[in-house]
Amino acid sequence: MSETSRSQAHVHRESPDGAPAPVGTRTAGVRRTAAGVSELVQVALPLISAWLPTQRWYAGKGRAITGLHPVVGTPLQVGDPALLHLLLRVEHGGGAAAQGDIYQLLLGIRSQPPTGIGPQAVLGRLAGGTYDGATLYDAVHDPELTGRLLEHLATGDRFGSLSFRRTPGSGLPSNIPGRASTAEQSNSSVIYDTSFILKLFRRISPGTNPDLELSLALSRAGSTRIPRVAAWFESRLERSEPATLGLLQRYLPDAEDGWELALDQVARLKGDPSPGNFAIEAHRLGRATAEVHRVLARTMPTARLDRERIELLAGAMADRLDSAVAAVPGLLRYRSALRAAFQQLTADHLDGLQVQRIHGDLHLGQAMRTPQGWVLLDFEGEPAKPLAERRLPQPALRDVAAMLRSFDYAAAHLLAGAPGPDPELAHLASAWAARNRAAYCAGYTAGGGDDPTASPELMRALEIDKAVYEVVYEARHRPSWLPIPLAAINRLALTV
Ligand SMILES: Nc1ncnc2c1ncn2[C@@H]1O[C@H](COP(=O)(O)OP(=O)(O)O)[C@@H](O)[C@H]1O
Ligand SMILES: O=P(O)(O)O[C@H]1O[C@H](CO)[C@@H](O[C@H]2O[C@H](CO)[C@@H](O)[C@H](O)[C@H]2O)[C@H](O)[C@H]1O
Repeated sequence: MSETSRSQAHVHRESPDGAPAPVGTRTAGVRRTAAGVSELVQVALPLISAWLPTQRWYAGKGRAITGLHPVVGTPLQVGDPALLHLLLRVEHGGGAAAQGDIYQLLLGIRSQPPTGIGPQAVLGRLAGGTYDGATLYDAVHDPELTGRLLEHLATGDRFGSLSFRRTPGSGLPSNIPGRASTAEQSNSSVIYDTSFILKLFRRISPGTNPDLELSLALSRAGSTRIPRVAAWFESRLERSEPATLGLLQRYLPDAEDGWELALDQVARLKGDPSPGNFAIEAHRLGRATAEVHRVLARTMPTARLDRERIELLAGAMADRLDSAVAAVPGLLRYRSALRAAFQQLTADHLDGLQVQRIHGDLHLGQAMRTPQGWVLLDFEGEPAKPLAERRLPQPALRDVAAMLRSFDYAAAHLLAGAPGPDPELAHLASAWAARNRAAYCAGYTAGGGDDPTASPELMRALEIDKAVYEVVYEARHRPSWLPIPLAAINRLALTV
């Protein structure tokens, strides 16, 4: 726990937007000694190692844990309840081949478990140390303790290497208890009232998370296509650059999830001759995507790809396909057709193709319809890719291709739920997908984006690349959904 000793008693104030402020000191109730934190962590580790693999966001499922190493432990509150912020390296494998992931844990400790907390959130009873007999639990589910976190964000506190930073004019209240979000997600979120939502990133990499980086760039440019960034917090990990740990944004209380809206429409296709016109929404969503791309191209680095870099782009797609074939052998029979589609990129006079920062994992579930129009969420990129790769500029049409896949998913999801083959339903579903895909592309072009229909080879390669990612994602997380991207691969392999 190398950093722990510096995390006590000294609370540094940050001025708005993270500009350095004169360092002050106050105790803020954080008085536990470094030895106290070490002792607490040691007592907690057996409970943590049993609980971690049961969490949805834990990436090491199925691999034995060979080591648990605290990286930074910061007591944010002592007493009853106590709050411990912990960054923990989890190792798999032994010797030189050991691999590790760092996770963020927010641990609550109370003599009695908080009322209403579910069993999934309880790690167990501590045996030994200062808190002997107290309950250790996931503090994301404790409104009082998550309220404390909002206070730190509002005041811009600093504890050792843990810095809370707020954006100017964010008007952050304190004294609001937080409630854990129940949304299906890769991280954990806490909602404050109807005003703010704090995402706590669970798997932590050194460096700025693209979700913060891009949301901040869009917020600063005044874009209304994302929920405005109000604050964030970060920490140094060992000797590397600060890692983003949490992102506080405006909450959209009246928003409807694009995926739910699409499923609702698709479900009413049969038997309802006029089940609403989602294509109008798809068109608007295309415009919103183009708007976001335009701001990102204006405010963040862009580049043009020469022939050599187009070959690298195609080569990376082929490499991802090969790894996917190794993981899901059912892909093998499509390999040569799909490789030929990637190869086509180098023959397609794409030299000079512009690349820029993009969303990176766009789908209907990341789009929220609000009374003011579509808003995009979660600019983290594909969670399976290393952070450095997710931050690379890409063709903007990669996001468009990803969203096209999502229309296909919504239609295929309906068919997957049907009791048996239903040719009429299959026809209706595929017409729904085609109509909405076309409307989305038209909206994207009308919004100032490059016309996707003018680059069919590029779009085909990008769609294949996404579907290959989805095959691996579904095989790993939702095997019963695997037929959805596999059907798309089958179709895309046949299209020339
Ligand atoms: N600003 C917001 N306003 C309302 N709901 C939100 C907001 N941000 C996220 N959500 C809800 O939380 C869900 C998960 O958010 P997301 O950023 O995708 O998390 P993760 O990266 O953990 O998957 C979203 O699908 C949405 O339902
Ligand atoms: O939302 P996340 O950032 O966690 O993204 C991952 O999970 C998505 C599913 O929740 C997954 O998206 C795939 O399934 C969607 C339907 O559930 C579909 O609309 C998308 O088109 C499809 O890619 C996403 O790929 C994954 O990274």
